[in-house]
Amino acid sequence: MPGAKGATKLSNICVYCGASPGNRPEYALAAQVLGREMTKRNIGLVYGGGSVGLMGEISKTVNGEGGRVLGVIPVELQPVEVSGESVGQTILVNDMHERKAAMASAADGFIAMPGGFGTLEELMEVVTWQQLGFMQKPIGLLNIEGYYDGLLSFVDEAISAGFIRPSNRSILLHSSNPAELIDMLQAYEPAPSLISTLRQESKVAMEQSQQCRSPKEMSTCQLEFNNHHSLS
Ligand SMILES: CC(C)=CCNc1ncnc2c1ncn2[C@@H]1O[C@H](COP(=O)(O)O)[C@@H](O)[C@H]1O
Repeated sequence: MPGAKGATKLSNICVYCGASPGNRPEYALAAQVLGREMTKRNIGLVYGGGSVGLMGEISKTVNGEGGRVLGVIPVELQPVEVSGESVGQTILVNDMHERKAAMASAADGFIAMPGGFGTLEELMEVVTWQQLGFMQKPIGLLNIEGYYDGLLSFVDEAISAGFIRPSNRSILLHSSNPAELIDMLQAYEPAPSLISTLRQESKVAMEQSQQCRSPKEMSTCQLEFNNHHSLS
């Protein structure tokens, strides 16, 4: 939806991408085009730190164009032999959980470029948060050379099979064109969260539910469960 009126202000985009370059030159080229487009629009980059693979391509491009770069890297991955030199600002964290939380909170939107398990894991985490309503930030796939066609077909299959709600398909925006994808992120209007939808559907007030909500209630529930378990 190029030129669409922006509903979301994007100061920083978190880009998830491969720690490998992939075996087609189009992937690295797309990382450079995306990095230039973000900088042109004064959108900073949040990424996983280091300079390996596509992560290196995009961070060096944004840095070279004079844009803002924030890398978030766990101490264990920081050594240059593991992840290469970082450019821009780097935050060191203790583990992958802290890293993902810091990346997500520093960004106003997310783009997944081609990548492997690491990229998929990071992507699916924010998709899940969005679906449940813990987060309302746009998420897009930069579908270079049809890299994500298989994932998009899988989502359709999961919808047909009744595991993903049709209204949640729109959580995953997608385009092969970086400028168009950023436009889509800016125009994004969040779908109703699953939590609020479920509450409406069931018409059961949360106050009346038997679920544990606070850590204190949680430990009481845990105790009850353990007692019950040891008695039976
Ligand atoms: C131990 C090892 C192979 C290190 C390579 N160097 C790395 N340096 C920094 N982040 C990384 C590295 N490897 C994977 N990641 C993380 O996993 C994601 C990419 O994994 P993948 O290539 O899609 O699956 C990145 O977004 C990053 O968060």
